[in-house]
Formats: sequence, structure tokens, C-alpha cells
Amino acid sequence: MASLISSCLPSTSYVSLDDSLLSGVIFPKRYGRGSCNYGSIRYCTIKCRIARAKESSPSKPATLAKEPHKYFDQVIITVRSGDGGHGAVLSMPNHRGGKAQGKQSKESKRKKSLYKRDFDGSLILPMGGHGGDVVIYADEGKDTLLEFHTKSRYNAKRGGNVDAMGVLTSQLHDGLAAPTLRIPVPIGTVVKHKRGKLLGDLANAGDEILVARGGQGGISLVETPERGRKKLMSLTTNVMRDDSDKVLALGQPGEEVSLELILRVVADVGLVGLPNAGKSTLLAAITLAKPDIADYPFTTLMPNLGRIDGDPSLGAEMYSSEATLADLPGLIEGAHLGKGLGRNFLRHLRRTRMLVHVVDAAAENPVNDYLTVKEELRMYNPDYLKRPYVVVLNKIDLPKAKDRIPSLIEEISRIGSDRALSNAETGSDNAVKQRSSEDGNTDISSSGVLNKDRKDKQIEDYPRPHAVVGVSVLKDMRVKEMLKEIRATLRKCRDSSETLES
Ligand SMILES: Nc1nc2c(ncn2[C@@H]2O[C@H](COP(=O)(O)OP(=O)(O)OP(=O)(O)O)[C@@H](O)[C@H]2O)c(=O)[nH]1
Repeated sequence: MASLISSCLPSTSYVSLDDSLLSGVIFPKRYGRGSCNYGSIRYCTIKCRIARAKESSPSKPATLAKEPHKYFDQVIITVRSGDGGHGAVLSMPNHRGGKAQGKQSKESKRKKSLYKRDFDGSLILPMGGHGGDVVIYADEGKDTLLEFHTKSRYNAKRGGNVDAMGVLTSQLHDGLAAPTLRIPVPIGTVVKHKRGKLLGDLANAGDEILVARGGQGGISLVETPERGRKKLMSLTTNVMRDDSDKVLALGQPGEEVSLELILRVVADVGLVGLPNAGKSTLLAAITLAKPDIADYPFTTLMPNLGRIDGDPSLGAEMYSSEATLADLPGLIEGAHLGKGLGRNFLRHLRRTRMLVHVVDAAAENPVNDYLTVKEELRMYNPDYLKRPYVVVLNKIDLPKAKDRIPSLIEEISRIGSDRALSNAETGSDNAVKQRSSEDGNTDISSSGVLNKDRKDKQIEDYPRPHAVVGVSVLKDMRVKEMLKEIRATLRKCRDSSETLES
């Protein structure tokens, strides 16, 4: 809980260590219960369950410790693959002269024949074990990257050395290869070199990527007096000629890399809206998800995911109509600039195929609220406005909302263009993908002209909603109609993507 809260605090937020406040976290007022005051930040205390991390003596004055911002969806980690194990410098077994020599040489001949040999008869000498590789893989059981803030360094094991007493025998084995260090991350994690190249996008369960290769094990060398060296060299290439060759027996070091992990929620449908519009309630109403629901803003601090069942009217094809919904934390004006919790979450819309705008129809000015959210999306990434969407006017059970629903539906349905924007006008998806920065903000681009064009497009230039429906998700009013519209829009997305593919 503490880490969850701290993950969502801005970088300048403070957590009190004062004993009197151990049961609470000092929040800027805008994160707290009560009216939302985005302009001025005051501090208030929210009761929550936090374990007593440290006993602070009552005599100590209250101290404020700066808590670094922890993103649940972004983290830098360092991984190191294992060094290779060392080979060994070996000598040939001794041959003693005299009477015993006959016996010995027979025995040594027999032994010699037992040495491991290659197909051409040359000696195979043992090698140090391979150092452990580091692999990152997508695991269904993981939801966030938070744990990487507490443990950000991962070292794979080194390979085993060749276990030898210095004499070449047939019993020698290669050093043990170290196991691969496998690091699980949530599905949808993008792996990059820190401030560098994209290494992989783990979009499906089981996707994996090798991020650091373990060092190779060292070879073994045979040390022999100059006299017998020539003969031995015909048997193996690994004959030590001078001391400088000894470095060949050392295992190669593993590699150390700093990686940036970025989690992008993978969902078909993104729920967007101002705080308190009822997004989490909607998610809970149509899926089995159990998001936190409360009548204060920013209840949702991390995207919640839920799954809509398939459409039973499709018969056997119903399973193809199943979809995942992501409830994103409420956006506020200025979210694209980092206000509220918005910017970190706006990037999660990137993988969605359609959006559902949830608007509180009982609010002061629902149309304005709707336009505020659209404008934030436009400023962050105008492509988001190209996606098919449904507008849900929520809370029609409240008298204030009920009376204005017909006029609201009419007004909102009119906002936008009938004509779908061509790729030339908005920048084709592919071009956008290439230009877009990793956090999904396509405004940063080398192609200034196209960007300006796209910025100049106003909300009215982007497509109208596929449907506008009045519902009360809390009181289960018209929820089925809403679901029908969402499914119909999803079907259209599928159909159009199939047409594009064929
Ligand atoms: N009367 C009424 N209240 C509703 C309805 N839907 C949601 N609410 C209430 O509105 C408040 C906010 O609901 P949430 O679902 O937490 O809103 P949210 O949009 O997820 O809020 P954030 O997490 O801040 O983004 C809660 O008190 C809900 O009970 C509805 O259909 N009718």
C-alpha cells in the first residue's frame, strides 16, 4: 500500500515520519478526500494501513523525508550476466623410468586412450562453465514494475571452474554452466537500453528477450616441458607456450547493462474521463474487476484491468468478441503537461483500439468536461482522437442528469467531423509509430510541418463518437445498451483492421 501510494506521488511529495502520523500519509490536498484544489497544494492526512516501518522516538522532532517518485510503470534496473568459469592449466601425468617404466607406459597408454578425443584424435580439454545469461520475460502473474524500485540490481551466477588438481586425467569435466537468470515482468513491458535502443516489446505472455549474455568459460591448457611439446602439439592445440597464454584459461567477464523497463497496459478498450466520472464503477459493473471506488477524485492510482465476456448473440464466435478494458486514473486539465496523475497514464492508451469517454452527466458542465478530456488527449497524442469511441453519460439516476440527457446526447453527437481524417492529414499510423517517442508523445518530432498540421487540427476535425449513451452504471440502468454499443464499436475496429491486413 505504501509503495502504491508513493508510486503516485509527485517527485516533491513528502511522507511524514512523525510518530503521531504513522497511520497516515501526508498527501497534497489534491490527492486527498474532499474537494479537489488543483491550484494550491495544501497537505492533509489520509487514514490508511501502513506498517510501522521504523520506531521513531517521541522525543525526536518531526522530520520530513523526501520520498522519490516511484512509477509503477517505469523503472531503471541494472543486470549483470555471470562471468565464465576458469579453465585449468594441466600437465601430462608423470612417466617414471626404470623397470617400472614398461608397466607404467602400458598403463599410461591405456589411460591416454581414455582421454577424451575429438573425431580427428586430438585431445578434448575441459572448459570453464558458461556464465549465466539474463533473460527478461512477460509473466501473466505480474501487474506492476513497483518491485523493481526496491530491487533494481540483478546478477546472474558465474560459471563453474574446471575442477582439476593440475594433472590431465580422463575424469576431468567442463565447469558447470550457470543457470539463466529469468526476470519476470508484466505483459506489455517494453525493454530498452537506458536512454537508448529499444530491445524488445513483451506484448504476450511468455515473450522473452536475452538482455545480457553470460561470459564464455575459459579453455584449459596443457603445460609440458619443451622436449615433449612438439608431440603434444600434434594432439591438441591448447598447449601452453609461455606464461602469457595463461590468460586464455580465464573465463570471459559477463556484461553489465542498465535497462529501462516501461509498462504499457495492453487493453482493447481504454476508459477515460475526469476524476469521479464513474470509470471504476463502470469497469466493476461490466467485468469481474474489483477496482477501488470512492466519491473522491483519484481513487484510481493504477490502471485497473477487466475483461468483458464475449457477446452471447454471436454463438460460437462469442469468444472472439471478448475484450480487455483498462480504467485509467482520472485526467484533469493540463494532464498532458504532467498535472494530476495524467501524463504517466496517457501513454497507456497507446495500445488500446477504442476509447470509452465516461462523463458525469450530473456535473456542472458535462460537455465542457468531455471537451477537456478530448483536448488533453489531443495535446498528448492527436492519434488518440482518431480511435473509434463511445461516449457514456453516466449517473442518469440523479434527477439533475436525467433531465438533460436528450440535449446532452444531441450536443455531444454533433461535436466532430463526419468525414474520417485521411492518413495524410493526421500522419499515418506507421509514420507516427516511427516518430513517436517512447512515452507515446508524438508531438516531439523532427518533422515540424506535419506536427504543426496535426496540432492545428481541432477536436471538431476528428471523428464523431460512434454512439452516445446515457446510463447509470451504479443503478444498472441502460448498461446493456451501453455494452452493445461498445461491442459494436469493437467489431468495427476488428473489421477495419482485418480489411487493412488483407
Ligand atoms: N449516482 C450515481 N453515482 C455513481 C454512478 N457511477 C459512479 N457513481 C459514484 O461516483 C463516485 C466516483 O466513482 P468512481 O467509479 O470511483 O469514479 P472514477 O471516474 O473511477 O474516479 P477516479 O478514480 O478518480 O478517476 C463514486 O462515489 C460512485 O459510487 C452512477 O451511475 N450514479
